[in-house]
Amino acid sequence: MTIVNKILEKQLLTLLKQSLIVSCQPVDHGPMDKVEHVVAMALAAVDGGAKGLRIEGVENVKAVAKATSTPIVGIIKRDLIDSPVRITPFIEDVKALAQAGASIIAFDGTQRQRPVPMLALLEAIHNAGCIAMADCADYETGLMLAQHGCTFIGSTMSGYTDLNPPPHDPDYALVAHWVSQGLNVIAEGRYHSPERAAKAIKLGAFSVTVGSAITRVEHITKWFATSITEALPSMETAI
Ligand SMILES: CC(=O)N[C@H](C=O)[C@@H](O)[C@H](O)[C@H](O)COP(=O)(O)O
Repeated sequence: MTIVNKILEKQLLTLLKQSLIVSCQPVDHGPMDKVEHVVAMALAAVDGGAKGLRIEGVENVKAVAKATSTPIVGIIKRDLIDSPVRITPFIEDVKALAQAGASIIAFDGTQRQRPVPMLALLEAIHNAGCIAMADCADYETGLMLAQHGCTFIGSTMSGYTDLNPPPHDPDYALVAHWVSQGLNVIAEGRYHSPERAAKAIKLGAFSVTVGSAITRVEHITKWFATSITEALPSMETAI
């Protein structure tokens, strides 16, 4: 890391400590999947108290960076034919996100077949003058990446690296394990309620990223609709 990276890291560590990051990622190809909606969600999230924004795609990052100075965790998601890795798989993605205005760049931090090694992405993020976040799924890889200078370690991918449906709860144990080793942990993945987010902070997480529960209208609506449907048979029994 250069002195420039170090200064930025210090600023971000101050700004984001024990705070909420809102991921503004609409459902792919859904009615909200438009740059103007992403910008509106981002500004609304900032009004509500978000201290950071997680934004997918170069055009979205550019537009959000123009609209607010709130730090952006930038990612690019790709569906590759020969790799299950989706989040910021290429060095070109890192460069494009940095140019678009992301100050933090997140990349897939899992031990799966991938086009570019994790440490090469980490180096590229620092070379682009940004700070890195690894979206991890397991303890050892997160620890290794932190030891190689990755500033933020996220639990983002826990529960999403095999074909099983993800568990109901967030991976609190993974967050606590990394915290016990002094890592800057971003709790992410299934923090669907204020109580869950608060629990992560109480466990020592550096910050919490919330996505679906704030910015995916389709998901939130489905939770309510399903809950109502599931309540119906028991209501009939009650009558
Ligand atoms: C696994 C994966 O690809 N996660 C993605 C990472 O950017 C997003 O789809 C999630 O919405 C984000 O991590 C926030 O999580 P949640 O939506 O559960 O609050």
